[in-house]
Amino acid sequence: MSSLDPEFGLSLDEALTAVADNQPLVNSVTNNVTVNDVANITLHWGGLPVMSDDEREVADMVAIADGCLLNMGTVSETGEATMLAAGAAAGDHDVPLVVDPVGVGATPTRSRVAERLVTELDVDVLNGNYGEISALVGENAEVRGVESVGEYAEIAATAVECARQTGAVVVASGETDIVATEDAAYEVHAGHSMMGEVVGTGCMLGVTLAVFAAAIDDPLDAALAGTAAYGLAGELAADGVFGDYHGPASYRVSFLDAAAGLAGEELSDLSDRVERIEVR
Ligand SMILES: Nc1ncnc2c1ncn2[C@@H]1O[C@H](COP(=O)(O)OP(=O)(O)O)[C@@H](O)[C@H]1O
Ligand SMILES: Cc1ncsc1CCOP(=O)(O)O
Ligand SMILES: [Mg+2]
Repeated sequence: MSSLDPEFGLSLDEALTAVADNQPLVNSVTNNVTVNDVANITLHWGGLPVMSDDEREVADMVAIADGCLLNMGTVSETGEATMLAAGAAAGDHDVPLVVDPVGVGATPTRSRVAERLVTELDVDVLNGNYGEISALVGENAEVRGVESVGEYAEIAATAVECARQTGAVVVASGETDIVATEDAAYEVHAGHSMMGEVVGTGCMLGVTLAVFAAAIDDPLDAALAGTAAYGLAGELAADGVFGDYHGPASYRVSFLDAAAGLAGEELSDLSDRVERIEVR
């Protein structure tokens, strides 16, 4: 058992086992840039992917799902309505909901859509890069397209503020991932710089959080374990454990293989990777 926090309820191995045992069906309403990677990593963790994104059907699919991801990477007008319908169905059926407000702050449209998602829906976990999370709470942020640019020295406090404003567990991704609730913040020390060289690693983190939240009751436990597992997969891939790579394209393949094979590896205890930090 992790010595992390009294209320912290499970080890990394227990989290991976819960996913494999539950084989959660996760519906992703997501962007057309990384949709195939999002589907595949859902399967690699032990979940079942479905990408139902038509307004005529999505509420019925979410009703029978165990988890739901809304990723606004290429949000269209119909996509906005579909995400809201999917999120409302998740609330109606107590299906854990993860939102990735991709590119929020880059354009007024993205900021408006993101605001609707986090205010009109009951979001369990919110994941974005440092710039996106900062933009969401109205702080200075530079999001160029969908990439976070600039320095965010106070990102932990920003993530806590975001959790307070939205009621969600917030995962602010970057060189060091921050997981925050309205009254606690953790640094997750796992990952590798190669992950920042691949388009889709934020999107795949979002669906990873949806898979873990679908299999683990407490959203904070799910977010900490999912974020740590994800980073460890990134590290093992970078260490060549899942094959040599010669650049970001071949690294991406090793990373996907690492997610699929992580449960078979000797893993460090969560308390070695997750550190509670004080936030003013
Ligand atoms: N320099 C880095 N060092 C370690 N991990 C990183 C680095 N950059 C990104 N990551 C990891 O890659 C994943 C995606 O993060 P990020 O690039 O911030 O998201 P996005 O792709 O949405 O901008 C996260 O798990 C994050 O921890
Ligand atoms: C490049 C791009 N444009 C719209 S969605 C998308 C993919 C974003 O993926 P990630 O957030 O994982 O970098
Ligand atoms: Mg992203």
